[in-house]
Amino acid sequence: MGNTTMDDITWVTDPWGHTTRIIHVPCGASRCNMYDSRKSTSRTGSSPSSAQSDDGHDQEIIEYNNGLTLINHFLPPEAYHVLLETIKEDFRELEETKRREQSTIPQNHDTINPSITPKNSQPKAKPKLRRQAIHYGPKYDYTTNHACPNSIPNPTYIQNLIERIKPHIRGLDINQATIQYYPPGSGIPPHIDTHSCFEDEILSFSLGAGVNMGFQRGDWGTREKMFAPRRCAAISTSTSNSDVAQNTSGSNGNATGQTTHSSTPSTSPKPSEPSTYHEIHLPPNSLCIMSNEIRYAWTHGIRSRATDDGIKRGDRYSITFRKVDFEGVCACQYGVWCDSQQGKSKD
Ligand SMILES: O=C(O)CCC(=O)C(=O)O
Ligand SMILES: [Fe+2]
Repeated sequence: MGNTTMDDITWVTDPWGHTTRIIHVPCGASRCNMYDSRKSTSRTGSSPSSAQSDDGHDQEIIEYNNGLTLINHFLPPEAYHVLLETIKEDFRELEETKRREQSTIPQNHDTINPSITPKNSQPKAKPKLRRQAIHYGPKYDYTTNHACPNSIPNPTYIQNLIERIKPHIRGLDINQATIQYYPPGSGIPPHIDTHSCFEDEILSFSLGAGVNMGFQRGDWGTREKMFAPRRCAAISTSTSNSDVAQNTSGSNGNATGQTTHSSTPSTSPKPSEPSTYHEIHLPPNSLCIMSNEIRYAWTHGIRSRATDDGIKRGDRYSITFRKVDFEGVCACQYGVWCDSQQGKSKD
């Protein structure tokens, strides 16, 4: 069992120190695990070769001391563009289904007859665009804080991507994929994906526009928010495989199938302690793998804002991959944020 008091936690020194290497992925080799490590650099990083040839493509792998790995140029460009179009099509279909469902709901006469709109009424503020999610594989149930079955399995194109990911994970048997659409300006509140029901690494593949993801070491405030009674129950009722996710910065809610949230940033550090908040840019066609300290003891989230480093945000899509374990019990070294070790995993 791990540490259940903050003072007992041993944090890695220099969490954002990293090594960078380039590996060459031969054409068609991703699925048969034939990787050829071509170059290795240390700490300072290096630019990946942009040369593309019939022989395959280069990935840039950045490994941070805290357990975060970022793989840039993950897919060959052609495969990446096909995947992006497939996902856009999934969301177009989702919109179409919603539109059809809406059109069968009887309209309130008042809302469609402008002649009876009260005089002097203010024009309604444009609704904020919200993050949307499509779920494949087991879902997270916010009433039990645990995973529940979902009859919609991973489609083939997701399964193919999982095959390409396998060489980068330590045998994690991914059985859940959550595809999310982030309209420009939207985000996801900081959270630690619940320990007990998701095994080991949590992965996120980015498509469309890049975005900055913020990371912050967990603290006591994070823990309090994580284990506040039934904070997510109100958004747990959907049984379909799609949801509009909660998107209020600092809210505890999230419909992507996980999690435990805190406000942004999670809590103020004591006056003598500098904030550990740190942002990493996730470019399109990058795979972000969270393991060890960053997975179990740091929050991750995306702030709702229009720009990152002065660059306007665009439409972003992500696919979160996880291994759901219905009977999971976590024995990590970060007991402060661990639902199993805090006796919070099941009611
Ligand atoms: O969109 C992302 O890259 C991350 C999403 C996430 O953190 C989650 O689904 O738990
Ligand atoms: Fe997450």
